[in-house]
Amino acid sequence: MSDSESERLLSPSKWSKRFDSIQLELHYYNFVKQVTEDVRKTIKHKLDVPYGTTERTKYDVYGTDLPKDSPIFVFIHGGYWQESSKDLATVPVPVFVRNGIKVITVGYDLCPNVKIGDIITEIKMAVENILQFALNLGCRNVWVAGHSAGAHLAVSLLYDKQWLDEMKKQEYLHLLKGVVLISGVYNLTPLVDTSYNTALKLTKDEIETYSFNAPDVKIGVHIDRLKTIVVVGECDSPWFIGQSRECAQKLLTVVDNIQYILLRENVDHFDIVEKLMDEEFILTKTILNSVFN
Ligand SMILES: N[C@@H](CC(=O)c1ccccc1NC=O)C(=O)O
Repeated sequence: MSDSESERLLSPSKWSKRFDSIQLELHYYNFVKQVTEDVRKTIKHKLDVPYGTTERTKYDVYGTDLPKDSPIFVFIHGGYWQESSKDLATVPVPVFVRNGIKVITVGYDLCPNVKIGDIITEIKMAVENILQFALNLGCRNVWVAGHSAGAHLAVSLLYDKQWLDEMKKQEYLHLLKGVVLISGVYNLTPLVDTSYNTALKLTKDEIETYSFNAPDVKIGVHIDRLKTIVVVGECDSPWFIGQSRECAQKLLTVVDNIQYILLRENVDHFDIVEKLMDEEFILTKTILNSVFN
């Protein structure tokens, strides 16, 4: 595969039917920025709860006026571990809060300032902190979702036996009821042939350790009753679609309840998130239904 082919397959903005690549990224970032502006004017929230020691290891909680034991939906943003932020990850907030679910958007450090392994450690800290927060509130229904690179970070939790054992020991694990993996990247190998690797500087070891759909990836522990949703849009690149399918197959080794959805109607890598503003969007309905059933 030539460099330009890898670059194209790994650049979701080049596969949308809505705009060209540059316009689409501009549109997406304007859209999510506007949502955050509106959400922070209209929905009760608490910003910048620290879970680590750095500027970016903070999370925001939306729907702070909902009952203490309301379900919590944690959202981890994407951007190839090197762009975007929690401040651009509020799209699920309006519909989810309206339906009685608090939303937490997680910030994390970005490459090249840190390595992918450091980000995974941060996400584990964040989720542990959030599970403790949930337990204190009497909430027993926590969901963790991620988009794109954020889905990679979310799934990394499910293959980490040591972390899962620790969460079990602390009596947190049973609070985690579901995981939603939206248009994820799960195999890091082809990234080395793309411009994304300038910031990531992936080593062979990192690729092996953090590629979660490789057939020989260490099998995690079985997580009883955890629901998982793996979803991708038909206008994502064929590489991304293949990634999700492989991820779903691989996940069957650690969870019982898995739903794989290929969204039709020209859904692409970006409006798969934008449409979470729409209560009638099939993914919104699927998540809401799964959280409450
Ligand atoms: N330059 C990339 C941008 C990208 O992949 C992206 C942007 C925002 C949120 C998620 C993304 N993808 C993976 O994490 C593209 O061409 O689509």
